[in-house]
Order: sequence, then structure tokens, then C-alpha cells
Amino acid sequence: MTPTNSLSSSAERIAFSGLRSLRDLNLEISALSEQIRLILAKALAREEISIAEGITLFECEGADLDALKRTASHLCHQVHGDRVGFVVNRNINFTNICYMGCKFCGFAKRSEDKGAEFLSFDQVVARAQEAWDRGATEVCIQGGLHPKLEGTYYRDLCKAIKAALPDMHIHAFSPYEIWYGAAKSRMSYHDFISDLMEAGLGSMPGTAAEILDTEIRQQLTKNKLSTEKWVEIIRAAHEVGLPTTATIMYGHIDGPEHWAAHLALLRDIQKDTGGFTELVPLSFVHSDSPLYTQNPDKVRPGPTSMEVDKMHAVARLMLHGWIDNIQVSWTKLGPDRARQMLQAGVNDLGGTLMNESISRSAGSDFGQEITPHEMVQIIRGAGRVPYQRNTIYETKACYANSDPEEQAPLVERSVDQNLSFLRMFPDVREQAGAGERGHLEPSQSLWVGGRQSASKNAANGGAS
Ligand SMILES: O=c1nc2n(C[C@H](O)[C@H](O)[C@H](O)CO)c3cc(O)ccc3cc-2c(=O)[nH]1
Ligand SMILES: C[C@H]1O[C@@H](n2cnc3c(N)ncnc32)[C@H](O)[C@@H]1O
Ligand code: MET
Ligand code: SF4
Repeated sequence: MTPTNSLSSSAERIAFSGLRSLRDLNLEISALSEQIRLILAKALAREEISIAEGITLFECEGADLDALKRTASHLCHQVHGDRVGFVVNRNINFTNICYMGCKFCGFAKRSEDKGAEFLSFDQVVARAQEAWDRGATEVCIQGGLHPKLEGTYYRDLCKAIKAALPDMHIHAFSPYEIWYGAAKSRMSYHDFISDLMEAGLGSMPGTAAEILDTEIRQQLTKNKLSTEKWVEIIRAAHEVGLPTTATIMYGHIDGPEHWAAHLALLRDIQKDTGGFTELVPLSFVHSDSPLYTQNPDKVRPGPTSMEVDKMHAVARLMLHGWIDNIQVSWTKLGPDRARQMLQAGVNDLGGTLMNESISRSAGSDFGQEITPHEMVQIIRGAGRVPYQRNTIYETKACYANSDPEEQAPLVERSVDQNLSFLRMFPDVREQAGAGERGHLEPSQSLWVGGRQSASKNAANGGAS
């Protein structure tokens, strides 16, 4: 198919995507406040950004913030060139029945509540099969901590999916679910996770992280997994060879000091294990979240727009060379803000999802699915070259010169969730010879068993 919504030349795409040459960037930086100038110069020299410096970056504004975003974009291009990825996947929440009482959560229900759900294995497998038939490479599976779940449930669910779909990647079970399953099975985390891997688990979402700070966690929920346990479970997963993502849920009762410390903690873990594939910042969705509705005076209604920019940009700077994939969550921000983040250090749009419920039940209104064809247009709308990847960042298809098949979304959209959001993107013209910069060979992954290729690309000069 002929590509739609694209730019005519590489130079045009670079200018449009907000990227500056190193010379221009250095010039711009020389005009900034002394403090920010020194930190950005350090980042460009690949020196480590400390927690204190991270806090300073989180507090910057105006020209300083513009330069921070451009520095993040520059580092992103050093690693990834023009490419921005997405995964074709389906989110399957096998149950929303949960009594853990996390205050930020709008998803959990009691078993007698209207809308309470507990899918059978057959139903989960049927959803996975339907996803496979629509081209999904991954199912992302998480659920409530249902009181009647056996410890063996998680393993048996993986086996049931793999029996029907041996090549489907299972990205499943948050550290909180691992804690629950391991406790019910009276097994160590290492043994419990190894058992899940034998049953077909391919990777784990690094959710349940929220803010990795004891005081904040106690206010978000008294019972939830401690910071220490989250770290222990993530380390155990990495040690037995299971990759995980990393997340941060921000914009509620937290602030810059928590964010910088959280990112530094993830970086420390990565230095030891290399097991994180990506960071996914999750903006707090407030409107149907008890945390906010019960305390609107004390809890913020999600991060400000500036904080969203800063989170993605500072994460790029603090994690550079360690966690080089920064994913924006379109379910939290919507397609247009997600597109803008591609100019603040982000190189990934995450999953097409097909069924989103966690954000929707907390009040987000960005729908359940963005189809591959739409993902490609959003990415081109930021002057970047789209590619489909699998969960561990291997290229499945590059859309420099073609488009994926158009597909109707799995769940019909309401009128306000139709494709009209794509019209807000700039009118960009057909492109010839797109994608000559920054391309990887199809088999090359930016996450190869914990060793990322950032330093190699940077050593080659990166984007100029
Ligand atoms: O439907 C959802 N899927 C979520 N997913 C799935 C995600 O969008 C993608 O499937 C993968 O991260 C793609 O690599 C997550 C996966 C993670 O590893 C970490 C966080 C999330 C968060 C969500 C979420 O809020 N809603
Ligand atoms: C599965 C993950 O989804 C995230 N999550 C749950 N509820 C919300 C919300 N209201 N806003 C943003 N993220 C949320 C949490 O980080 C959880 O661990
Ligand atoms: N219940 C699990 C957790 O909190 C996963 C889904 S949360 C909506 O980690
Ligand atoms: S966040 Fe997860 S564990 Fe907490 S209440 Fe919601 S579903 Fe349950």
C-alpha cells in the first residue's frame, strides 16, 4: 500500500521532529540557566545524572524545559534514529474482582458488584485466538487478586494459551500477582517465576510499581506490595531470565524528589540485571479514581502537561545507556499527546491493546484500541518512521514505504472515539526514500538479553 501522512525528505523529517544538530543544541544550551546548562551538557557527554540533578530538571521551566526536551530527543535519536515502534497486542484482564483496595484503582470490583467479571480459561484462550487472527504477537494479561484464585492458576492459564497458540508471546502478571501466586503456592519467587516460564510466560509487566517510596505507597494503599518486595520480585524475574518492563504512576500525591529517586532505583537494578526492556510512565487517571474523588483537595488530578513532558524527557536522560526504550502510554494521554511525546525523548507507542480497561475504568476516555494503521499515521505525524516490533524489540515490519492493512477496531468505537483524532495531525506529504537513517536489520533488537546497543550506536556518532 502507498504510505499516507508522511514527509518528503529525511532533512524535513528531522526538522519537523524537533531534532537539532549537536552544534545547534550546544548553542541553545549555552543560553540557558547555569544549573540546567551543566546538567544537559553532562547528559550529552553520557555522564550519569544524579538524583539531585534529576530533581532540578523536574523543576525547570520555559527555555530550560524546551532545551531539556530537545536534549532528550537528541539522545533518543542517537539510539533509535528516526524509528518509533509499536506492538500489535491484546490486553486481557481475566478478572476485575479484587479486595486489595488500592485507592488509585477504578478497575477493581467486589464479586457481587455489577460488571464483576471472571473469565474462564476458554474465554481467555478465545480472546487470544481472536487477537492472533488479527495479527497480534502478544497478549498482555493482568487481573485482580481474586480471593478464590489458586496459586496454580497463573501457570495453568499460560499453559492453556500456549496449547492453542504456541507462538503467542505472553506478557503477563504484575509483581503483585507474582507475590500473590507465590504466597498461595508457598514457593520462592525464583521457583514460582521459573515455573511460569516453563508454562510459557515470556515477560512480565513492571506494573504495581506506582511510586517506589514507602511513605507514598502507604497513602496509595496500606496493603500493596512494599517497595522492597517489588524490587525483590523484579530482580528474581531478571535473575531467572525473564525480562520485565518498568513503570512509574505519577501525578497524584507525589513530586520531583520521588520521581528522580524512582528512576535512579530502576537504573540501579538495570545495572545489575539488564532485565528491563523499557520504561512506561503512567500518568495518573483521576476522574473515577477513589484516591482523587474521596480527597479532591489533597490529591492532584493527574500530572500537568509540563510534568508529562518532563517525565518522559528526564527518564530519557537519567536512563540513557541503561533503559533505552521509553514508551508513552496512549491510553493515559490520548493519541495526540502521545504523538507530541515522540518529540520529548520517546521511541515507542506501546500496544494496540484491542481491549483497554484499567485506564478506562479510572475515567480515561481514549478508547480501547489504536489499530496498526492508525499507529503508523500517528508516528508519521511526528516526522518519524514507524515499525512494528515484538515484545523484546525485534522488528516485525518496517513501514517506511508502506502502510499496514486497514482494520476495523475489535470493539466498535463511540462517535467521539472514531478516527477523527487523526485529522488533527499536520498535513504532511508523501515521502520518497523514507527511513534511510537509523534503521536496524530486521533481526537486530534494541533489547538483547539485557545488553542494549545504545553505546554502540552512540560511539558511531549517533544523529548529527
Ligand atoms: O491496557 C493496558 N495495557 C497496559 N499495558 C500493556 C502495554 O500497553 C503493552 O502491551 C506493552 O507494554 C507493549 O510492550 C502495560 C504493559 C506494561 O508492561 C506496563 C504497563 C502497562 C499498562 C497498561 C494499561 O494501563 N492498560
Ligand atoms: C496495572 C497498573 O495500572 C496502573 N493504574 C491503575 N490505576 C491507575 C490510574 N487510575 N491511573 C493511572 N494508572 C493506573 C497502576 O500502575 C497499576 O499497577
Ligand atoms: N492487580 C494487579 C496489580 O495491582 C494487576 C492489575 S491492577 C489493575 O498489580
Ligand atoms: S491495582 Fe490491582 S491489586 Fe490494587 S485494587 Fe486494583 S486490581 Fe486490585
